[in-house]
Amino acid sequence: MATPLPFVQTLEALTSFLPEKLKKPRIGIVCGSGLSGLVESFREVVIVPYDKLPGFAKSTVPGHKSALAFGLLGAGEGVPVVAMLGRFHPYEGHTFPTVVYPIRVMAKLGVKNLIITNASGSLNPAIPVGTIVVIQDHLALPNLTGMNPLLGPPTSPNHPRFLPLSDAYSPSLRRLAFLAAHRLSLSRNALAEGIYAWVSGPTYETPAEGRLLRKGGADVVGMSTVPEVVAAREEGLNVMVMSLVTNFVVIPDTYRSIREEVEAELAGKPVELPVAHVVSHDEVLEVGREKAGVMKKLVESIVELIPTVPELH
Ligand SMILES: O=P(O)(O)O[C@@H]1C[C@H](O)[C@@H](CO)O1
Ligand code: HPA
Repeated sequence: MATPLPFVQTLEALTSFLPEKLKKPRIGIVCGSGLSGLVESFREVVIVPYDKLPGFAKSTVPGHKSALAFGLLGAGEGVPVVAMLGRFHPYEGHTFPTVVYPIRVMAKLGVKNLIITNASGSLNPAIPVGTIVVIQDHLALPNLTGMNPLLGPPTSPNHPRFLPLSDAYSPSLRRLAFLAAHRLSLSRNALAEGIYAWVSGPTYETPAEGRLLRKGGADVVGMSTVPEVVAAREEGLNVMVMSLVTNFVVIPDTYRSIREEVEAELAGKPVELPVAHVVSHDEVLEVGREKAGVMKKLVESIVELIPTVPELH
């Protein structure tokens, strides 16, 4: 029997920390690796550490804090929003109910629209490092092979047993990303559209794995987000995802042949060894820092635009 989730206690704790005007955020934001600086645009901020909230775990990944930030975002009076400064990944050892617990809490607070950000590796040569990819769809091998976040008894009797995901990424919200980019006079290349492959991590992909995902139609790959999207859709939220490309996944057309190198060496021919790029989380965080400003402006602009779209109310 699964342990019941402590929603009542979490909501009571939150109520005790928040002033009236921040108690009912309408928009939720998830800050990806190195992107917690999104909160710098918030006004009247209240930061609630995860360790003050029953049911919340601690994020153990560098570049992820462990707190919810409540505040007002955007011009004029501002829109009440809540942001996760740090997320939970299954590879940290967190269970799926824990990974998606903050999303379910956001839904219970009244959030209707969720903007998720993450860092990812590019599988598509036309999508360079630094691009922000507005996600159209996902390819989640774990979901198809027994690591689906909704395995087990439903969290609520109101949730459908069989959740459709053909419309997971809201066209209305995605539209706002491109309108916001236009408002901010970003170059056309700053934003792309594409498909996110979710892998469990914590290993980065081998070239063969990268090639498989690319052949399967994915443009970028990452280790988060999909469980959050699935839970958010189950909770009835509109979802959009912006993925910051922090590195290329190495997918060579051919492998270097060690046999040929040895044969050349034995024949006394000079051998030039290729220098392969090896991805690191430091590199991921560095690109996150470089692009945090653009991501922050985009999120703020999208938040300002959401109230103008009737179907997002
Ligand atoms: O939490 P996100 O998806 O933004 O972070 C990515 C995936 C891994 O957690 C980490 C790998 O560098 O960055
Ligand atoms: N692979 C998986 N997750 C990632 C990557 C990557 O190359 N870059 C950032 N997160």
